[in-house]
Amino acid sequence: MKICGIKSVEMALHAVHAGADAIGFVFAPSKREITPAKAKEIILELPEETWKVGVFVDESPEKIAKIADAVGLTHIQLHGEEHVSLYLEHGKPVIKSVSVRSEADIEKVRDVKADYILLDSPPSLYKGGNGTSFNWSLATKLEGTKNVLLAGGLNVENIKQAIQTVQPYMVDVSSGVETDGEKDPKKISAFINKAKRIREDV
Ligand SMILES: O=C(O)c1ccccc1NCC(=O)[C@H](O)[C@H](O)COP(=O)(O)O
Repeated sequence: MKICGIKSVEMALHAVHAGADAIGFVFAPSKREITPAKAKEIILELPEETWKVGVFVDESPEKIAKIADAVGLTHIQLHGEEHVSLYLEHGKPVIKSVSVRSEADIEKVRDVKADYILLDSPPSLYKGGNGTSFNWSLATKLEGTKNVLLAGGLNVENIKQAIQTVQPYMVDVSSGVETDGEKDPKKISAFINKAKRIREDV
């Protein structure tokens, strides 16, 4: 489970204690944007094994490498129109988002040379984190692909159907664990508990 758009130590620790495997920090225009200094403060408190994912939109490889090293990111998430090959040299695993509108978008996934693929809904107000779902049945074509993360409008109500349909390596949520635009600890716990139970059954 990846909980994205975390902005405080308290919420990051809450998510990790609830069972999150990954915490996402948004370094892009968004209501969830965080400064490198604040992200570093949070990352210093997180367990070694937790993925510390930096989310970037069309940022230069040099700037990403600088921020990643300065704050202690373990994974780089590219959420714009970037060419992944330019970002692989830094040595940190790369997660590339793919906006899913049609079967053609799913066909493209096998050609993306990233360590992980994050299937997400098309951009709206922000490049990601808009709380809208896509047609998960399009992603069933990827069955057996081991490195797929599923995002986009997930919440405690729909997570069962999402996991059963796509069977992703990991799920990623932001809006669905918020109340009035802020992360909600009760929703984080409920989401993680439910997703874990479903995964055990799949
Ligand atoms: O979350 C943001 O505000 C954001 C802004 C710009 C680029 C990416 C962003 N988020 C990326 C994520 O990994 C989100 O968790 C993912 O898009 C799902 O978000 P949601 O639909 O709100 O659950």
